[in-house]
Amino acid sequence: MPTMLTDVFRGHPIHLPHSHQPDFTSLSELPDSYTWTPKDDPLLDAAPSPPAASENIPLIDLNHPDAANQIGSACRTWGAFQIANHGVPLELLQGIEFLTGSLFQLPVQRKLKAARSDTGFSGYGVARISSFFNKQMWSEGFTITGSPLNDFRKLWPQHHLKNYCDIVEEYEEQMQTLASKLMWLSLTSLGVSEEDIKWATANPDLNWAQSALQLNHYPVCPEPDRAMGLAAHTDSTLLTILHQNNTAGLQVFRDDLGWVTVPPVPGSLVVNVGDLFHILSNGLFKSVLHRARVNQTRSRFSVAFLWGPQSDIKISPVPKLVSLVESPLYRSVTWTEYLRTKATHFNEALSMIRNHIDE
Ligand SMILES: C=C1C[C@]23C[C@@]1(O)CC[C@H]2[C@@]12CCC[C@@](C)(C(=O)O1)[C@H]2[C@@H]3C(=O)O
Ligand SMILES: O=C(O)CCC(=O)C(=O)O
Ligand SMILES: [Fe+2]
Repeated sequence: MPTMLTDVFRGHPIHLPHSHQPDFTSLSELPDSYTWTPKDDPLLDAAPSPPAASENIPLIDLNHPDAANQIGSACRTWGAFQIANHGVPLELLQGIEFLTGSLFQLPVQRKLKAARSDTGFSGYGVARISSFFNKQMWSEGFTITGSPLNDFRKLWPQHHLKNYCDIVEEYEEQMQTLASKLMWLSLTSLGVSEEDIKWATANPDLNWAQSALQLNHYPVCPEPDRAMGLAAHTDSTLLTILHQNNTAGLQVFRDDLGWVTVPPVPGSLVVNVGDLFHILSNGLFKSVLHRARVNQTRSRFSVAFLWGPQSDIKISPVPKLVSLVESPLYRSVTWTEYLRTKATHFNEALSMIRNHIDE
């Protein structure tokens, strides 16, 4: 039996130093523990000079006949793109947004009843990456994998549960199908076919994949320019599909441009390449560094669908993408191994599994 995501941190506790949420609404000034300076994050103010405001991640119409190549190109240059005509019903996007809003609106004491434990995977808490930073992030999160029933029971009375669980399950199903489609479109653009990756059948059955949902809330902030919603990170996934409400905050990093804000486009979804897809593509696809900023007047919600392979699957560069004269850039790794490496080494995780070729 492969390790399920629920068991990834069992025996590998992640102790978060500031796991107590303040009541954000009661703070009219930014406390020092939430004030970020370039000392806390060297890329904090990285910006282009002069600003190249017109550059942005592409918005790709999945019905376009050239969608595969457009996606491939976005994965190579940005590691991120937005999609329209993705087939996920608008009511479902509205449903998951409503659920997310209702969850974070609950009193802190209620949310803490479903707090994520040090060895647990699901539940309420601060961002898992908090322990790598001296300052606290202006956000709260809720992680779900599989059925949310056990956690939702701690939050809501019986009569809400079926409706909320149905929304999550339907959302997970739709996202699975979409994620697989996107993976195959991008691989096709590299000339990689099902023959080349036996474990990742394009079959919609998808029992080789698993996923988590990360609900994020970034409350209104008295001094947004000095606060950080979610610090710069890459995702450990193959792909992440993000729904954001109609409030900007997500930014992606490009070496030549600095931080670029991803504008919310109603009804569209943001997709980003994660570390495992970077490995699989032998470094051709960029695992994009991203972060979330906060806002002085509008609270922001996002729902990240984090998608990867079952834990007995070893991910390594597709042989077709490795030149005959060179070794693969990375050694093979399972998602479980990678999540644990990431939990202890954070943004160094990728370089830790890189093959270093002796000269
Ligand atoms: C499957 C996972 C990816 C994730 C860690 C997690 O166990 C569940 C939450 C995910 C998330 C979301 C916010 C950013 C991130 C780096 C984090 O701390 O928790 C990602 C993790 C990841 O992709 O490594
Ligand atoms: O809220 C956002 O825009 C980003 C969320 C994110 O990066 C994550 O959950 O991994
Ligand atoms: Fe992320």
